[in-house]
Amino acid sequence: MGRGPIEIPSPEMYNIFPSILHWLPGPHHRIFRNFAELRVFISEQIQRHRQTRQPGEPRDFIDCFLDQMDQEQKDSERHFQEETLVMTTHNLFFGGTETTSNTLRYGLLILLKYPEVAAKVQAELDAVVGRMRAPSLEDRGRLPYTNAVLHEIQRFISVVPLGLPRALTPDTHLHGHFLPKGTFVIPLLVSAHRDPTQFKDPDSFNPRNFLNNEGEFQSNDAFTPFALGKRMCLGAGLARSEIFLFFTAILQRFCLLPVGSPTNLDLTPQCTSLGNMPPAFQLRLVTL
Ligand code: HEM
Repeated sequence: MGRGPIEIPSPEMYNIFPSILHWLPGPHHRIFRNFAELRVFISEQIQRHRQTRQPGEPRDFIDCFLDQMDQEQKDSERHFQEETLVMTTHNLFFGGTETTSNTLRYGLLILLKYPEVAAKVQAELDAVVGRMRAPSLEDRGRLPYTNAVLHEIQRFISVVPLGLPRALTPDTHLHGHFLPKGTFVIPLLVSAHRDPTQFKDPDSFNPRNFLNNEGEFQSNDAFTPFALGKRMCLGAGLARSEIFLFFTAILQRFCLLPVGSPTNLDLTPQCTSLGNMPPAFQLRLVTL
């Protein structure tokens, strides 16, 4: 058999045949081992919190959850249980690390490929923030070009191309199709980001997608890297702040230089299913 999907199982294969893949040998077992290790780590942290907490005086998410568990102790239909605490803590770790770090790595690669964009961001940072202090979140509104570049990076890479699976609560009609209650729906966020009716030349990287003719920042309803609605990304605000602060802090102080010619840099993602990851690349940072 060649290098087909059975030999190198992809996330799609796992979605379709979850139990079979547990039995097949292959590199995909590493993710299960890593998950099990993370689970042990989280259980140990919960134990440590139990030993050191003051009920009613939460220090963090785990303490808040334990407080809620105490309050629900006598409730026969309680939702705040140990297993839920382990998994929600796990989700915060998992959802909050790879997503943001992949966006940063991908963004740096894009700026290597388009040095003229990086130079314009640096000129704006120099004019608005200067070099005597670090950029802060209050500066975001005064940095329209930088803000547009960061939005365009998120649109262009669609680091999470699909939203999480959701189930319909009522029967629904959508564009002439009947979808009964309970139907699983997986929104294709990437399709909104590459919609030519919403973005000019959507397969190219162009910060003008988020600027009006006067050079002011302009949002777009089709920009949905964090999905939409009540269950949209819980960490969207934190992620946006992290992305802004990391990029601006780096670009304020360093010039990004590729190893080799920028024209040879390939922006094709390494994995397109659960997450778009940038290909491996080398980067030189030279003090400005
Ligand atoms: C660039 C960074 C990030 C991106 C692109 C991103 C994207 C997403 C997307 C698309 C969803 C699915 C929402 C849906 O289908 O309705 C999601 C869910 C979620 N994200 Fe993020 N995320 C990012 C960073 C973070 C961070 C920093 C955290 C937490 C510290 C986080 C925590 C979560 C959680 C807990 C959910 C599940 C929400 C729920 O089901 O109610 N994410 N994220």
